[in-house]
Amino acid sequence: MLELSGVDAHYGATQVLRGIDIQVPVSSVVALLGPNGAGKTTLLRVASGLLKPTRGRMSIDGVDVTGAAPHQLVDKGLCLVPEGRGIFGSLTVRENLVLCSRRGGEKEAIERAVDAFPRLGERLDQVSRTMSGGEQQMLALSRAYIQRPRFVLLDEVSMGLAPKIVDEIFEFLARLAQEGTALLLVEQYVTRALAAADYVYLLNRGQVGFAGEPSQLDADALAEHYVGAGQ
Ligand SMILES: Nc1ncnc2c1ncn2[C@@H]1O[C@H](COP(=O)(O)OP(=O)(O)OP(=O)(O)O)[C@@H](O)[C@H]1O
Repeated sequence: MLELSGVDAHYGATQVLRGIDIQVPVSSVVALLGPNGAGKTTLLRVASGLLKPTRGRMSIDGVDVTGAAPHQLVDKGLCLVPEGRGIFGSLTVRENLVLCSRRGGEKEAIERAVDAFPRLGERLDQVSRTMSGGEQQMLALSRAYIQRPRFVLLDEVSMGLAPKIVDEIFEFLARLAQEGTALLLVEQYVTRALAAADYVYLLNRGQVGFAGEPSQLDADALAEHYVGAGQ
């Protein structure tokens, strides 16, 4: 389990997260929702070690990892798929996959990626920035997948993609969770996130405003969190 307790985070003097308590159990899909500027991306940055919390604690399976560097968290099985995807646009699909595979494991890594998203198999030698947005997102997800992570943090994976592609991506995420990976999903597409999630946190102005199962969150409560955010 990945756990953040009592986490505060700042950018300079500005406090962005306040007393965040979040748990991401193994094999679960946890959705992190909330209006623009609520602090969702910042929370993923803290959880992946890119931003140090100013207060609070983070642990993986009960082991304290507060303040650990990103590569140390990667070693512990954590993987971030950032907004904007984090792929190397000037490299081919194959090169992008090889770069995140183990030495000697390149062939297996490519096979695993193509198994997850067959259409990548038709595009292995294509320069990745020339692919469609959906294909680039598939490449980003398969880069995470071939590393067999235990926890995947996903920032807005459905952003700007056609509904059919989003379906395919959410099917893949469900499969990832079934295989035992825990997912922390930041998503603007609320309905889809709620359909996929076992547990939901709603962030509002840097605080957790709601934590519970999707079925506990009715339309009124959702509207209150989004509209009441004072944007
Ligand atoms: N590098 C930064 N320096 C200073 N302030 C920042 C920085 N990054 C984000 N912020 C501020 O922190 C707050 C939270 O931003 P964050 O990106 O975490 O929100 P979010 O919930 O992910 O929003 P969105 O849904 O719009 O992506 C915002 O007020 C934002 O302006």
